[in-house]
Amino acid sequence: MWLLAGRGPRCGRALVPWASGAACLGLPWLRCPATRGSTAEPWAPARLYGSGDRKEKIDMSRFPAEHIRNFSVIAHVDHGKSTLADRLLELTGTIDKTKNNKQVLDKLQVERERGITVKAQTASLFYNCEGKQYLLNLIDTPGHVDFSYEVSRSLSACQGVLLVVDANEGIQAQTVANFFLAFEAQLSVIPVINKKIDLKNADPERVEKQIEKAFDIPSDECIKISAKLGTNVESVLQAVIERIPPPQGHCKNPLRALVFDSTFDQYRGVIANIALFDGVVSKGDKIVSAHTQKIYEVNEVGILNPNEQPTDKLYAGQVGYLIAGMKDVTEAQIGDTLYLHKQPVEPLPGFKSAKPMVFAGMYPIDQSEYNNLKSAIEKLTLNDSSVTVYRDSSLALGAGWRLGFLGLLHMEVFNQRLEQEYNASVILTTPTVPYKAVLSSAKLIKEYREKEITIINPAQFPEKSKVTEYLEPVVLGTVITPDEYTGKIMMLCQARRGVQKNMMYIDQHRVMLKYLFPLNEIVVDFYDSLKSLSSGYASFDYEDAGYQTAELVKMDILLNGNIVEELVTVVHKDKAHSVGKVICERLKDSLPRQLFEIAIQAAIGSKIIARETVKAYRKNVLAKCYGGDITRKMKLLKRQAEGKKKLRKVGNIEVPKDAFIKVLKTQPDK
Ligand SMILES: Nc1nc2c(ncn2[C@@H]2O[C@H](COP(=O)(O)OP(=O)(O)OP(=O)(O)O)[C@@H](O)[C@H]2O)c(=O)[nH]1
Repeated sequence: MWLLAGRGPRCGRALVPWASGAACLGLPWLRCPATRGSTAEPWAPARLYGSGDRKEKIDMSRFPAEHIRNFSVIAHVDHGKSTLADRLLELTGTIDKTKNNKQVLDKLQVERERGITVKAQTASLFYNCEGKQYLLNLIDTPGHVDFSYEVSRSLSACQGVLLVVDANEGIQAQTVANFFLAFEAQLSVIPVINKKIDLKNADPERVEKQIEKAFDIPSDECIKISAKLGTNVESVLQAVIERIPPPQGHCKNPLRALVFDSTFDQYRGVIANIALFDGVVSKGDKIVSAHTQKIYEVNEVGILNPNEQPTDKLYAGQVGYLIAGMKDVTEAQIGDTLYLHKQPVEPLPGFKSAKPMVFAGMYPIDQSEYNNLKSAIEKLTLNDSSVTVYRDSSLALGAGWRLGFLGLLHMEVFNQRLEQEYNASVILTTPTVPYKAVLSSAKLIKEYREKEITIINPAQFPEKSKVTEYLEPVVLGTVITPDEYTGKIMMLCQARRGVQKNMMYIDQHRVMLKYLFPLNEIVVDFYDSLKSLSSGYASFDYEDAGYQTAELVKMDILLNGNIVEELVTVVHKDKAHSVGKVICERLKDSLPRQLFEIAIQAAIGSKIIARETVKAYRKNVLAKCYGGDITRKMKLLKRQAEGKKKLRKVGNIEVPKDAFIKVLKTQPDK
């Protein structure tokens, strides 16, 4: 059914954790037992690093394409990709083996705090097998559907993947989605069944059968490991060498380097992650960006080991980084092709741009922060190219942007990264999916210069009298669940206006359901509902499936008669009442009581459809502060003032800024 590289020579089954010479220098390679005691020349560190000095650059010419393997680790969320990457880094001596190596490649603060990978990370590993020195470029990828753009981009720099499947949970929705990404890219797939040994409920044989049934991969191709304990992880390295083909491409051809990721460093400018499809690139070369046609001089090239390690050159088939004095974030396009000046080449196909699933308005808390926030958003979108940005403005919130994300988690992570990495605090409005309207009003058609418009800002939702029809985006959702939850899940899908398209057993006890859903119904909290209904056992993934006609209405939320612009939302007509009621209830719980009574109302046009009231209350922060300790009083007042920064005024009502997101997180499943 798919391409698997022919099997090459076998490496020894067990590896020596460290070749002694390498160990004492902390060198990133080791040799396999096949070379032990053999007549093959031992791999002295000096051969890798020139004179043997750790500080000297690695001579990358020692790795011709046939000694390179480029692969990604892909899996469903939490199936152990990053843990397997840790073990591979340890086994190849790239990092020292310590108890503290936990998800080493998850470098971002947000990844550490949330315990999930959100950003693909590359690491070059050196591995010695049967007397041959290999360069293995590993890319650890995220598992959550909101970050699948990272996976598809990473695959463009690879010839194979390790498809990790949890031996306890078996194939899940993102396992299927990620497998097909790799399959469509014609990559070799090595199935790795993880958590085999140490988990009581693990059933690797069942998972092997699932893999065979769902992906047509024979069971004997599966490698069973425990990434946590390191059991059998060596065979993964052997399989990488044996089953993944080396990259194509020739050093003699003119340079063709694909920019598959990039970051911004305030001192060095853009750091581009590149995969060399052809040619050689060296420090000092004059290169051209196919996208901008600008010419740059290469200041630095190197590999990620896993931190940046400069080299003199990079050669065809290798993956590394390049710094070339690109100071402006708009100069570095992900998917761009870099080539040598005076040696133009046909640019590589690049990447399909990401299709945003939800849009939200983003505004600085204080308009004086506009330029800082602009620069922060530009730099962060360089590192996260799946975010789309349009300028926007609002009467209540001032100048800002409308940002498109791949899902709500993606939006939250982006917001968190802005705060953590750029110290930027923002107001985010209610996320909305991109609706469409077919206009009937000649005036509007003239204004928009087209008949069918896409609405990414609910405030601009045209009235019913001015449109022929509204359209909502739909997705094809895949749910995988143990069969005992099927009934409950089908009811949930129905409540979310889902239309069943398919149902099949992937083994005796697990069912795969396919539903066509309005995107709006699943984007906010469907996954949470699914998890709680199935005690955490069901998984969900979705893909774009176009648009369908829908009866939509715009719903306003008012506080004491003032419309809260952040909360204007578009809902299906049949759901307006129940959604409005939930938003009012949630807002009531989120709003701090104030000196006066607050009326919270949901309205469609002039018709109020739900209402809640927050009673008046006076919070005296000094109430418990008896006596005359002025410093204590000052501290309390300062803390109160700090807290106010997190509030946004609507009329004279103070609303905590996170309330705008929180209120949306529950939809009625009735
Ligand atoms: N018992 C056991 N736990 C494991 C094993 N491998 C990974 N884990 C645990 O599973 C959890 C998830 O592991 P990660 O490596 O972060 O999973 P991931 O696939 O990278 O997660 P995302 O990147 O967020 O999708 C962590 O708590 C790991 O300690 C294993 O072999 N056995």
